[in-house]
Amino acid sequence: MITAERYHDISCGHRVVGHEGKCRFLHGHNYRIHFEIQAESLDTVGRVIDFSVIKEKLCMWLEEHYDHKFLIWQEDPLLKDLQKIADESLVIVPYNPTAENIAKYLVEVIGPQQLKDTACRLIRCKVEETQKCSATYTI
Ligand SMILES: Nc1nc2c(c(=O)[nH]1)N=C([C@H](O)[C@H](O)COP(=O)(O)OP(=O)(O)OP(=O)(O)O)CN2
Repeated sequence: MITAERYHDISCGHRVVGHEGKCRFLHGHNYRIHFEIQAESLDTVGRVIDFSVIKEKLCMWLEEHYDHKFLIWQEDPLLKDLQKIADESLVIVPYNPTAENIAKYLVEVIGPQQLKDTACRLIRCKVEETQKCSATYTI
């Protein structure tokens, strides 16, 4: 199998609902998000997908939707209060924003949506919260 990869860096706030320690508090990370794309065959030039298309379809999606925003779970009990003071900063997400859930959502929802006009699919996403800690979701 041949794949093409690209990563993108974004800054986001979040908190992890139910976390036993400090991660239940509002805080943020400089996330590094790695995308891995697969195709059934290479194109006539010899590519899985042009790297610039990964940027356009996936990296720019992160820029437009998540970068410099606060990811908050739609079931977070703090949601209503935060909406009163910082509504513009919030991105309401359908998952508790752990690195694992971000990776899963990008692969299961955003990949198919953003790559629908290509012959490729997003098969793996690795979300690094820090250089030391990451989670990976693979189809
Ligand atoms: N499996 C996961 N564990 C944790 C996640 C996660 O997404 N998946 N997230 C967090 C928090 O977001 C937290 O900010 C990071 O936690 P932690 O590594 O404990 O904090 P530091 O990076 O500051 O680590 P130091 O050891 O203090 O340097 C927690 N766990």
